[in-house]
Amino acid sequence: MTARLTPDLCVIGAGAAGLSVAAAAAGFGVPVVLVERGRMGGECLNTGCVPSKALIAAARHAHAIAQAPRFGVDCGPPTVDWQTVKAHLRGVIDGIAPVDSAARFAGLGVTVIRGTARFTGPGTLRVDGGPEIAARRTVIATGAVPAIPPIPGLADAPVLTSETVFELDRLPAHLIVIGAGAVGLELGQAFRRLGSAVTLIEAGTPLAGEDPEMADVVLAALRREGIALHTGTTVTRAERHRDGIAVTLARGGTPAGGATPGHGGTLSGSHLLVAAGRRPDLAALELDRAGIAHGPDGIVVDRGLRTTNRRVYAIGDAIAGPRLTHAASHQAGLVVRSALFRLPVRFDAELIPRTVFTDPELARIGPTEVALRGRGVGPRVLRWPLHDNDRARAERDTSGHVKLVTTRRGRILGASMVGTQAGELITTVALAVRHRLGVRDLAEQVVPYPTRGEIGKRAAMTYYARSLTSPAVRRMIGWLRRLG
Ligand SMILES: Cc1cc2nc3c(=O)[nH]c(=O)nc-3n(C[C@H](O)[C@H](O)[C@H](O)COP(=O)(O)OP(=O)(O)OC[C@H]3O[C@@H](n4cnc5c(N)ncnc54)[C@H](O)[C@@H]3O)c2cc1C
Ligand SMILES: NC(=O)c1ccc[n+]([C@@H]2O[C@H](COP(=O)([O-])OP(=O)(O)OC[C@H]3O[C@@H](n4cnc5c(N)ncnc54)[C@H](O)[C@@H]3O)[C@@H](O)[C@H]2O)c1
Repeated sequence: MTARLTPDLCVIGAGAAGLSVAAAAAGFGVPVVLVERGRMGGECLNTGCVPSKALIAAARHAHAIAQAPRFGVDCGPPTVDWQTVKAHLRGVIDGIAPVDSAARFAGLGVTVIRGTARFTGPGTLRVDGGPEIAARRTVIATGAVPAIPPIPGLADAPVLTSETVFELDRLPAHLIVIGAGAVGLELGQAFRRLGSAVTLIEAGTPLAGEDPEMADVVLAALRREGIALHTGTTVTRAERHRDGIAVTLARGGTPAGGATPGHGGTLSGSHLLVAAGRRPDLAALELDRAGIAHGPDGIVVDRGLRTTNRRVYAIGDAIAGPRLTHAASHQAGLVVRSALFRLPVRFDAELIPRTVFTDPELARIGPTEVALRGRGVGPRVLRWPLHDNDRARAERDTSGHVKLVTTRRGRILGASMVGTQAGELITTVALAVRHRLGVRDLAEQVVPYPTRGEIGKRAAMTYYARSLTSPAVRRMIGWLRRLG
């Protein structure tokens, strides 16, 4: 291997963020070096979005079978073969893996180097045992790892994280989950539907950044399915137990409205999953040698995603902000525009839609009503419930609603949706928010009947409800009637 490489672009990390930068830059014919120390595809493909959504799909089938008698279809209680579920997960990952593979990227003209990258100076880095790389621009896309809270005994206990839970030998009899964020809720519901008992322990409020009114719909659904949810509760000790693991609980903080109150005592389970957030793992990069500032929440970047070293960008889970695959690939596009075309770019986290893939799903774009009120903005709030949607009624699946937040003049600032396929439905509103459209644009859409997509339009139409009964409008109609 050459002792020194001088590409235009060096990308560290071949996850969603790094692969998107490398593919786009290579597409423009730019010399790119891509360094990856682990599996190509990073977290999303191997231990994140892909296996979790494949697991959720399996669980949805089990749930549908259990619900089928309501529709006059009965094939008995579902049985779950965990090894076949795992084979399904593996099959989905293997099907997508070629798109993220070193072979594909080599074919695109990217030089892929396997190993750990570390900076040796402001403009240079080295891959262990490999060449020195002096790139015109560098993009750090090194992701994050599961955060393990400093709970006494946890380090010595058999703990699962998102990196290991999909490899379990058997379905957990009782899965205890620390953390009721996206990972805890999605995986908790999936394992419950596949037959495990599930207990979620949340120190604060589940889905804290979401609209509480929407989050409550999700949490109520999970409880109805038999998940035990302890909020405002912390784990003070964890230890190996004869048949699994035991945790000591303590009240801490205030339980969220409607939640089971936090309680003390101990709880035993067959498995313990830690889903308490993620933290960037930056030690190996030796960022200080390159003058790149960083903190506990990641590498410090400006709105254009540049680090404190102007020739180095950082994107994806390695920086603070929405830690989502589509946020990472959007940031990748911005960096390519900035690094290759020297165009000014600005990352706006509020334009990133997000979906929690529970059933019902919770999806959002833009700020919540609570966040807007906290900024002193008094938005108009427009709602439409799924129980007034004919498709949802036909499917006997009417839990949830849409909530649009607009300016007084009707410009759409954001939306939250809870219900089946909310993640699909949010895309229309995301387009509206991005292009600063108004309720009129949504209200004038022609939407196929019967679809759940009608709820966005119906919510937007409520903006005009008052004008239907306004005396001025009535007078105008009366006046026009006289014209014949
Ligand atoms: C269970 C779970 C489910 C999820 N579901 C969703 C979802 O449905 N939708 C969604 O949008 N997001 C989801 N996410 C989040 C999503 O997976 C991440 O936001 C995304 O994968 C981050 O991509 P990244 O490229 O920034 O980081 P990563 O994918 O972590 O890639 C970073 C890569 O850098 C490599 N690396 C690190 N340090 C070095 C070094 N010094 N030298 C060389 N290589 C290095 C690592 O090996 C890794 O491969 C989920 C996460 C989890 C855990
Ligand atoms: N659908 C999706 O887009 C999706 C799905 C899964 C994960 N993700 C991403 O992956 C990342 C990790 O997800 P996550 O759910 O692990 O993190 P998270 O930050 O979303 O949630 C972690 C939860 O754990 C709680 N917690 C932290 N320490 C605790 C402790 N000691 N005891 C009890 N509770 C504790 C927090 O209060 C929080 O509610 C997030 O950035 C998320 O956006 C996204």
